[in-house]
Amino acid sequence: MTTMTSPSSEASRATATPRHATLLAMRHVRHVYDGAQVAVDDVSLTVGPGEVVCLLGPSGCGKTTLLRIAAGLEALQEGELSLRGEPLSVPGGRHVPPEKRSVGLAFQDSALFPHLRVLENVGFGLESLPAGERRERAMALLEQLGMADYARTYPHQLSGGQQQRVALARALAPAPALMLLDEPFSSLDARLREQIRDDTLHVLKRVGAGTLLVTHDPEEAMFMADRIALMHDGRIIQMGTPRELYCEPEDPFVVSFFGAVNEWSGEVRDGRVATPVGPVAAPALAEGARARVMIRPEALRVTPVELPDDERREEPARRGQVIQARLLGRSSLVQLHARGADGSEANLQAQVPGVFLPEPGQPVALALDTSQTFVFPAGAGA
Ligand SMILES: Nc1ncnc2c1ncn2[C@@H]1O[C@H](COP(=O)(O)OP(=O)(O)OP(=O)(O)O)[C@@H](O)[C@H]1O
Repeated sequence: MTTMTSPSSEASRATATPRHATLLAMRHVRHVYDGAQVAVDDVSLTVGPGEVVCLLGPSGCGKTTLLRIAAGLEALQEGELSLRGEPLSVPGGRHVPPEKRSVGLAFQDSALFPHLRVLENVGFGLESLPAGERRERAMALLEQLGMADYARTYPHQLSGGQQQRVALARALAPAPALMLLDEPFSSLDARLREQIRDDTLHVLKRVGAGTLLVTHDPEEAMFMADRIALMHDGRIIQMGTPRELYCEPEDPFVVSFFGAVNEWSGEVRDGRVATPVGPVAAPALAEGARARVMIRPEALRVTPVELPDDERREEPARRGQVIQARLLGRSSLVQLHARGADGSEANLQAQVPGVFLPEPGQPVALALDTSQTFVFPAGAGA
């Protein structure tokens, strides 16, 4: 579905945005369906002018509900919601309807008007502009999204990906202050998705629209977002830049949401936790505390060694043996059996850039990139 609001000129937006460092603000928003199903629970977030914020999380965590509240498609039950400092909705009170919010919406199932050609679809929300200007603006957006050649085509003659581009152009046409995008690329195949999200990001940044984008795909969020809000069970578990979430996760859920990890639990001894690939520092945990260690597959450095040399030179704590290796494309996934100095044994996975396919049984030396190794108190997390 795509909804448009009355056009606001680029000039008026340019003068309006500097007065408010925050474009969209949601504070302590809570939403309950049917009086029982808590979909959003005490969520606060902001989107700045020109900023792309991704709502990321597993199915059912409340992303779409939050987006629909921002759009005005769902009433605000509890909390605060404002655009450029002006309340959009007051629980049980004033509610600015979607078409008056200066927001552009593009949802996964965005339907174009079947009886209108592509150019007319994109120009639909610009009826207040003179025909020439409307046409010019719609064409400019179609060009930016690589769809200018289809201006006179009807929607049913377009592929799904082409229709999504047109839907995005239509949502962007009135130059909304805020774009709300719900899984806009999810029905596309992998290569087309990459292309369209790249084009979309360029257009969003060029027009300077603040954007709240829903996705369940961590890679998409990393690519698109200036900041990511990672959600679980209606709550934001962590909000920050892609680098902060990936490199400074505050919760085990954040680590595991970005991909499979090797995990161990153990006790803190002398400020460290023993693992089959060597001790890991646990400075934030008390001596004797139970700890959960999470090691990303790319944190393991794997070097084939000759067994006799290895036995003489390598620390036994850093030894392993290849079970099998698989080429994933840009990287290789190596399944290993590791044996710790304390006699502990474990199977683990290493992800190595490029083609790295050691034979099963190959002895290897293992080193650990501690920047991709995380320690949490046992039992912590969402
Ligand atoms: N109209 C509704 N009536 C009742 N419950 C609903 C309704 N819409 C959503 N829910 C429930 O609210 C919770 C959050 O749903 P929501 O669609 O916001 O999650 P989501 O993160 O967007 O999920 P997905 O990625 O699958 O779209 C879910 O448990 C869902 O079943």
